[in-house]
Amino acid sequence: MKDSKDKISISKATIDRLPLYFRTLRLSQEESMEIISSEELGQRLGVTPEQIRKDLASFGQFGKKGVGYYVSELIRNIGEILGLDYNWHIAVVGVGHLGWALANYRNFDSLGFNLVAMFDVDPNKIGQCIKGTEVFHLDRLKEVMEERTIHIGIIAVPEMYAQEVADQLVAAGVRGIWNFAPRKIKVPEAVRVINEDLSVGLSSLSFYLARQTPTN
Ligand SMILES: NC(=O)c1ccc[n+]([C@@H]2O[C@H](COP(=O)([O-])OP(=O)(O)OC[C@H]3O[C@@H](n4cnc5c(N)ncnc54)[C@H](O)[C@@H]3O)[C@@H](O)[C@H]2O)c1
Repeated sequence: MKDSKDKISISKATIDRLPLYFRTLRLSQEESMEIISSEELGQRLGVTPEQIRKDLASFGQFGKKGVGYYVSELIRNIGEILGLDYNWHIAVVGVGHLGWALANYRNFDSLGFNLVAMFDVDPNKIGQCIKGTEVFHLDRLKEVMEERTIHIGIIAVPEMYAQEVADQLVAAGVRGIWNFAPRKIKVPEAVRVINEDLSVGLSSLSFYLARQTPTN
């Protein structure tokens, strides 16, 4: 396998498809599949086999011609490419409707994401626990983040506080931010931000539905 962690020339579209391959392979493994062809993987994902072969070839030589991919080996390889072999420490800031749901989401653990702290400003929430992880007051963010070596911060606070929370996360040494607030945040170049805007997905769906002949 090429040293994919240092590669920056791979297209975003390829990188965005890798988690889909990873998830589908894990489901295939649950179905006791040991080998999968690019045709079968493609069918399950709605991606052409050529695209899958091309995407994977960006990272190295996987699978055997005429046989297919060994499912567990490919899961391990893609997991390494995605950095999922690392034990990431994550923190949620804003334990409201969304923050609470994210903190309760069990699949993060199985991907190697460890929720190690949560932060809020609401006195009623401080000291509460989700799956054994405590909610701290925002004032303690830097101290707790440094003590627990938190790599990723999830922003789930109201929009108007998103930037100040981002600044605090950056000052505490966070390496990546998953921002759910519908506001672009500014961070130094070294910090990666993924903005998650659920309304974008819904609006795209609306675009397609609006062009279909109504059925009722
Ligand atoms: N609820 C959803 O389905 C959803 C979906 C997509 C995006 N979002 C976005 O996620 C964010 C949170 O949404 P929500 O519905 O969970 O809101 P919410 O009001 O239920 O929760 C917000 C939480 O943030 C806390 N908070 C406020 N200021 C804070 C600060 N400075 N530091 C730390 N905590 C602070 C509040 O005490 C509260 O617990 C919003 O920006 C919203 O637009 C929500």
